[in-house]
Amino acid sequence: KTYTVGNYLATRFEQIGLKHYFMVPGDYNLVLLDQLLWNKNMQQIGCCNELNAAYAAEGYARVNGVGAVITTFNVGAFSAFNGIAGANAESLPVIFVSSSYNTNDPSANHLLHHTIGSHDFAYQYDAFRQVTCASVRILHAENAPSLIDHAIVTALRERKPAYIEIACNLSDAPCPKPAPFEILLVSQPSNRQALDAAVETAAALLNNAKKPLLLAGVHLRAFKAIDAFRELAEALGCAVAVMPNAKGFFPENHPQYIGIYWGGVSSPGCESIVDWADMTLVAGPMFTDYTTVGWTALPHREQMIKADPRQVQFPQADYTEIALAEFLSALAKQVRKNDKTLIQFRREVRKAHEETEAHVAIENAPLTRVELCRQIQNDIDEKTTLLVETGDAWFNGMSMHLPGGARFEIEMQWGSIGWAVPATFGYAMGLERDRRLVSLIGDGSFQLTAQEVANMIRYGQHNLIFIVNNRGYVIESEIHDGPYNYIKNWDYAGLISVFNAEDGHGLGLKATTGKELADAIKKARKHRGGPVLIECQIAHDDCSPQLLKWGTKVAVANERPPRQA
Ligand SMILES: C/C(NCc1cnc(C)nc1N)=C(/S)[C@H](O)COP(=O)(O)OP(=O)(O)O
Repeated sequence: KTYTVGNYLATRFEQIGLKHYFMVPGDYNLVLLDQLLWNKNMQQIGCCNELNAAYAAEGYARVNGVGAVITTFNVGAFSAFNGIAGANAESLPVIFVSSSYNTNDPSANHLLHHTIGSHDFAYQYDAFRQVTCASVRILHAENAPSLIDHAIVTALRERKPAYIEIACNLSDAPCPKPAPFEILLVSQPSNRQALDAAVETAAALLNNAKKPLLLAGVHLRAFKAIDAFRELAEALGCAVAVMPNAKGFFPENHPQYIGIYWGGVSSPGCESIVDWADMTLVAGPMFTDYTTVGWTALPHREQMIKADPRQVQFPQADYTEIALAEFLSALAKQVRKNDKTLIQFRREVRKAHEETEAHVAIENAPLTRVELCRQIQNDIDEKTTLLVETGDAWFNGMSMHLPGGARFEIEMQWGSIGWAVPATFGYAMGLERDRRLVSLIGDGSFQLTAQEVANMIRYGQHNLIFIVNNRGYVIESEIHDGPYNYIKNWDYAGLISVFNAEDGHGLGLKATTGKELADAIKKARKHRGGPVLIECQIAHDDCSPQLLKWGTKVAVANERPPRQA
């Protein structure tokens, strides 16, 4: 059998570890979808729209390492754009494939449907070049192998999305058989001299420090440095804090763990220890207005070693061409034990998350945020991934304790509401059979992409989704309120019967009191074969104290007046 361009792509998809890929059909991509179905080792998953398909591929990449989404030209692609740019922000390799026009059309001076009606057919490619690490257009079948391989290999190396545009009349064009994929996977080792020099400098700084501390950053997972970071932590024996979007990248039941460092909304006792340290090695951070709480929580450069994916920054020097995992694990062999920061933490807080156990609410009292969080905390076990949407869910999830083995997913860098439902769908598609997914989503965010719950029913995913119905956009209200922060209320639990009248594998429950919530969680735990939505009704102004504190500081940062010329 001769290969086709579509078969080539399907073979590469399987070789990079895809068992599923997401799509919405369109006349430009139907033949390509057939060519992909040729590979029976992968499942083609339809989504309600291309934005959801892109978010699903992003969620899938979180659990599977890489994701893929196929759309039709323009109308599909531009809907997916937000999800692909988000994958870039989150450092997730999502392969985005858009079918495009027939190669005979430009020379025939044709105008085409699904375009803005001009003779320029490159503007989609130009747009996606801005948000991907590699973007290619396949306009001749003989170029397909090298272009497809370039896009995929670059995405895997850079941990960023890549763009592949395939002319619709080339999807089944003959194409050489793919070479073995392994020969393409060139890792990027460090420059040996730079690595040695950086390790020597870092070891001297840490060994001469009186109060060294480690801080985990968001890029640890993307650049496969979680184990190396733990190796360094256990060699140094110091206190270990994590930044909010790195929650779960260092075990929260580890004896050296001291909590989330997030400025004024850090875990109890954590901020003072991080501020007290005289040398902090921060691994893979992104210091932004949100993670530094409006620039109020940024370690000083003269007391910081900032280890990024490909470079290490010291108080007086920058070393480049250094792979993060190699640097951390080489450094682990050169540091001496110093647990002063951990001892000091223990003087204040014996163990991270030792916060006062929230008291059980009066059974029939109106449900509160504190009671909701208390019950979700009790529902999280070592097999659970807790996925939180942008909203007060960030703060509610952040303060929950992860038992050993539990995982946490957040989209803090991109922060696009509506991400969580399709990301839950995509994440669950790639999740190990014996694990469970619990999502915490506000009513406002839920309204953007709610329809993807229907596909959770279609594929029998037993996800548990807590919809926190506080009647509107409370994060926005706390940052700066106005009439625009209030929305039409839905019967969220009732959606399940709308989505699955015929098969009944979903379950929609409402909780307005602590008792109703406890009963709903019990039912959810027993439910099989489909998702469970629990609509938790709480008061509009019942938000976390962390949100109030954080929102005020972020609002101040937003409202800085233009610098006077
Ligand atoms: C509107 C917006 N952000 C602005 C925004 C608007 N559009 C997109 C795509 N992404 C965004 N972050 C946000 S955080 C809402 O408060 C979310 O409301 P909800 O889901 O109900 O959560 P909370 O009530 O806990 O805030």
